[in-house]
Amino acid sequence: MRIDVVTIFPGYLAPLREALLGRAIGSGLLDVAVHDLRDWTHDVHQAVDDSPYGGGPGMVMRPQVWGDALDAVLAADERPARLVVPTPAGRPFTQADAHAYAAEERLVFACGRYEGIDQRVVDHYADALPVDEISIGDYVLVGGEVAVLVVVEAVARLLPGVLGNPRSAAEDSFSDGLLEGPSYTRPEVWRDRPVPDVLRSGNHGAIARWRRDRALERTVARRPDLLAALPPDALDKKDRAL
Ligand SMILES: COC(=O)c1ccnc(N)c1
Repeated sequence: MRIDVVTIFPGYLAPLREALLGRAIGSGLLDVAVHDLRDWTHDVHQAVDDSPYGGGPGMVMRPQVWGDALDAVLAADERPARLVVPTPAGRPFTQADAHAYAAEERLVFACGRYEGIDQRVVDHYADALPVDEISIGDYVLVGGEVAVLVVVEAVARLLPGVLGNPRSAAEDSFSDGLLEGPSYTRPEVWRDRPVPDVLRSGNHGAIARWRRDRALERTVARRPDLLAALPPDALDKKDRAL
């Protein structure tokens, strides 16, 4: 998979080259190219924004600069790409999106700042390729770069060969529509708090049931919306008895 990121702060994307993602890049599972949007400005001030039509606070990123940048970046590789624009006004990014993106040959991220990117940029490219405006949560950031780090990590960890144990991705939160339950490791007792006996019983059926019950309890308590979204046959009789 190739990932391109266009931003006015390339340094913000440096963490992509650390740890797990750095190893994925080093092993050729992932190509990452970060581009400075200002490379496509032509004025002495390298202006990337301008005041909004209709008035209002803040500045809007100029369509000409984004058009020149995205034309150049998209043309740099023949693989079909999906353009992803992180924005607080976007559709919520979910684990299902992470799986869908992990199947893409190429993702191009446009990092907006200020009050966002002139809407005509998204409208223009949506005529030529898939464009997603996505949000990573109900809050506003200063720029889209941090959201790109979140999305790239959520996607890259799903690529075959990136995670040491592929079962980790198969069994993590949201994989079965529920939040993951609590986890424990040694010591057996820590500050007078023991590990639940069932987890040391060796009874794999009882352990699986216990884990499912704890996941259901946590989901009911913290994310009842996820339960409501489950398909009708997702919960068995034992689940409902909880
Ligand atoms: C500038 O981008 C944002 O503020 C942003 C992007 C994606 N998700 C959010 N919740 C905010």
